[in-house]
Amino acid sequence: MPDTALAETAPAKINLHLHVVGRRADGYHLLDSLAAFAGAADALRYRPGGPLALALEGPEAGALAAEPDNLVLRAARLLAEAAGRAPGGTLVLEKHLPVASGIGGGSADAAAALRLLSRAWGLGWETARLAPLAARLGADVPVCLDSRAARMGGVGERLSAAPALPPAGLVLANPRVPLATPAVFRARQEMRPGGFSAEAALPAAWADAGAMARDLAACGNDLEAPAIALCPAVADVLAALRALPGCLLARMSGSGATCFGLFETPAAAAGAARHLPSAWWRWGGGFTTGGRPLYSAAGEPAGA
Ligand SMILES: C[C@@](CO)(OP(=O)(O)O)[C@H](O)COP(=O)(O)OP(=O)(O)OC[C@H]1O[C@@H](n2ccc(N)nc2=O)[C@H](O)[C@@H]1O
Ligand SMILES: Nc1ncnc2c1ncn2[C@@H]1O[C@H](COP(=O)(O)OP(=O)(O)O)[C@@H](O)[C@H]1O
Repeated sequence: MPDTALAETAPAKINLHLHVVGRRADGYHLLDSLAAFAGAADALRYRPGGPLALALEGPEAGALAAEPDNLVLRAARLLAEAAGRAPGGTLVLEKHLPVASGIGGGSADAAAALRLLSRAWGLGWETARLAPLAARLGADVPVCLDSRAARMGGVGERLSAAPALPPAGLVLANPRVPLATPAVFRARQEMRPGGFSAEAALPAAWADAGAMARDLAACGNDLEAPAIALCPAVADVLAALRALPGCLLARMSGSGATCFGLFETPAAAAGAARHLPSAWWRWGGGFTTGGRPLYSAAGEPAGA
């Protein structure tokens, strides 16, 4: 049994909508996005002793074998430097989330490393103290620190309250084509130079998945069309999700190529995911907050 004090989950981030609302002088894009977290996750463990090292395992580990500077190690070095200590110990990353796929797996791993090492090294640093380090590691890392649904502004670092999520299910599907985030932002710039969207209008809470899907349908993901131009398989994934019985809304997450479908309950989503092509990466379940399920498989509040 792993020592849970030395283990963390790194849940997938889903951008339920993503509007590009402007561009900074340095080229980074200003975003308005509702980010939520799924039950699909990587796992990170820590073994003290020895110099800093990373061991990779799990079904998606192969995609990272050639990665020269894993985000988990960058997070460890940055935290050690900020804390004025030497980095050390072995991080074991169990990789389940497809790499470069718009669900922030690397960002979630980096945030998990900050949380885990803050405990393991006896620093006890909370989110507020880790946030500036997170922002230096990537635009998506701050929201992954707490891994709870949040509205993202700025380039991703400005976080505010999200609408309360209803019992809803989520199918994730990826055609197994990696998409590099900078290439997708560049393609958007070429397709819509200077064209920006307004911020989305969202309520404080949704009573059910149907109401959530109706409001989200009035928003979009501004990176979806450029991602399809670079990777036409995204359109196939969206069509397959929309054809699943019970799918209320289908959209791409982040810069792709992973797409999500929204369902009434986690159980409905888990059942629907099995109908997608087995050559794709696919997952069905529910939303999580801080790594714990929000609702049971049948859609009852978790813990009720
Ligand atoms: C698009 C989003 C939406 O949540 O998700 P993913 O598709 O990566 O999951 C994020 O903004 C990605 O965040 P992250 O993957 O951490 O990006 P970073 O490493 O900071 O930046 C990678 C590159 O993406 C572009 N970039 C990123 C964020 C942003 N707000 N504007 C940008 O233009 C820049 O070209 C930057 O060099
Ligand atoms: N632990 C990690 N997991 C995934 N990608 C990583 C990791 N460390 C470094 N990377 C690099 O970060 C890039 C973006 O990864 P990822 O977070 O999976 O993309 P996205 O945010 O689009 O889902 C990858 O192409 C990879 O080169």
